[in-house]
Amino acid sequence: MSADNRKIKQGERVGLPTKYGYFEIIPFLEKDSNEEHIALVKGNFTPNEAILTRIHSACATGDLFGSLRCDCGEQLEMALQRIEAEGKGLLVYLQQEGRGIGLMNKIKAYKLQQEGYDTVDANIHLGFKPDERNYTIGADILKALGVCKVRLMTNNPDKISGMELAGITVEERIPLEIKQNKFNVDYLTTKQGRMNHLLNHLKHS
Ligand SMILES: Nc1nc2c(ncn2[C@@H]2O[C@H](COP(=O)(O)OP(=O)(O)OP(=O)(O)O)[C@@H](O)[C@H]2O)c(=O)[nH]1
Ligand SMILES: [Zn+2]
Repeated sequence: MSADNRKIKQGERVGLPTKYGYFEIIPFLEKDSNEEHIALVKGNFTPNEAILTRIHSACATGDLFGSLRCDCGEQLEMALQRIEAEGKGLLVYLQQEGRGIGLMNKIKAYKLQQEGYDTVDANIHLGFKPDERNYTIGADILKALGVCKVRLMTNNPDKISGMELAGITVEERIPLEIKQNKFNVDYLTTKQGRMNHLLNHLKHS
């Protein structure tokens, strides 16, 4: 099935040299929301191959500005470096800022965190679930690229089950743990303790 028959419209595919290596970029338009998601592809995929994949949720603070409050920016870099090292893989950049609550609300949540709420309770206080994401669009993008089986770079068990629920086989989980720092240790501790993230190297302060 072509991508245009689903909830997404696939854009052109062009080469994108980056500081991490050579990729191809393909934009995808989510028709209902008008959100533009991005796929970065390296190499040629053969049918039924388990592709090294990162499904990355947008984080303007971490990805663009190098914020140390979260692990997003470094995870993004690490994922691209790993794909480059293996010579083949896929990164899908989903516009799911703030775990799906948007930047305005994420920054409100940050303000609440300064008042003592953790990342889960801040979301709940604002009237949201701890995590508002779903992975249907991510899975649709994979299917449009002919990928139905992945080796997924993530520490989040909900992301694995979300992708499987959406019809993608997760053959292997590849940890994507960054070094903790004094600004993100509470955030990572909450992800581990309240969201079941698999953070095996985390040392509690
Ligand atoms: N609502 C909210 N979102 C946040 C906060 N900090 C980071 N985010 C968002 O969280 C998303 C990333 O989710 P994480 O839970 O850090 O990690 P993950 O993608 O589920 O798991 P990994 O695959 O292991 O990276 C991005 O969209 C960030 O913008 C926060 O304090 N509150
Ligand atoms: Zn982040």
